Amino acid sequence: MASPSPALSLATLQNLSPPYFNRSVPYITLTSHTATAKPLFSSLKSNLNLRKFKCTTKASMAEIVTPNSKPKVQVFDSEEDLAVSLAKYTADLANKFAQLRDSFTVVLSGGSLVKSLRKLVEPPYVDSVDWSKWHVFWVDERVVPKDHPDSNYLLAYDGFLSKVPIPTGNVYAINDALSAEGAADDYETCLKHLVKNKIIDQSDSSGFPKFDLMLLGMGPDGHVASLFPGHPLCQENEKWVTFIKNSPKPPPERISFTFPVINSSANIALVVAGAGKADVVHAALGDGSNSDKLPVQMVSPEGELTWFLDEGAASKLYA
Ligand SMILES: O=C1O[C@H](COP(=O)(O)O)[C@@H](O)[C@H](O)[C@H]1O
Repeated sequence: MASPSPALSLATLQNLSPPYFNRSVPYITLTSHTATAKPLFSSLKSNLNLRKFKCTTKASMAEIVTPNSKPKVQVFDSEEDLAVSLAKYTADLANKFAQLRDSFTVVLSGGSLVKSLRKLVEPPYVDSVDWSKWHVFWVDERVVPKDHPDSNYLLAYDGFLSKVPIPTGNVYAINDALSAEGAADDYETCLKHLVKNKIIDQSDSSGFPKFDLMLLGMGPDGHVASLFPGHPLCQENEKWVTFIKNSPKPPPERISFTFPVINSSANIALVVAGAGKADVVHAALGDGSNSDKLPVQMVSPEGELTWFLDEGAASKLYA
């Protein structure tokens, strides 16, 4: 097939056959990563806004696959559509890993992420997922009692864990009786034990634990987990779990997975909703003109990185 010119009209684009567009899925996928597709991709970005992508049947989402297919960025019409797709994505991975390794290791964030998981505790997933295979961890936790309003565990318990039959022994909360330093060491010891017992996979290349799925949120300053912009903890490359006593966002004492652990993951979903985060999404995924890398820009897993954005969060991407 002849290479499409970068000046193609939308009507022509819709009639392209694979590999350019895969029309068997309910959204548009730019499937070719070859040099010939690059000008087409640039043209799409500059000439069409995301709404125009919705001309295909059932499209409520535009999917953009960047040339090296990393990261994959998915933009949804609404946070509701985002939550529906996130539930399917998570359930599909849970089924895949339960069959592959007889366990599914999933890492949660705190904050708004838990609300975006709400469709997972509804039919069909609440009944169809094999919750007995799930092992649940936290990418970061505030050093507060588990019943404290700032606790990421409490947030996840109220919004998710209390609604599904995951065995309590498979839910790995931090030890809230310890100091920040002690809790980080204790959590790292727990992870090492689970890697030894092959509950958690291990990366062949890095030697760090390799979680099946990390569900990451992002703060309006570009922080992920409890790794904040400009903080030396972003450079930690030996420890699995670290601690912070001067978090710029309260509460000040927290523990956090380090970037080598985050980046050894098999799958990472970066879930961001709301126009309040549009500037930082633009900085993270835009033209790369910001000189200092934001923590979110340091997320680069061995496996697959998929962004889940609602229209508000993506609103400055294609302006
Ligand atoms: O403090 C935290 O903030 C981030 C982002 O939270 P969000 O409410 O803006 O989505 C969260 O991912 C992290 O787990 C949490 O400890």
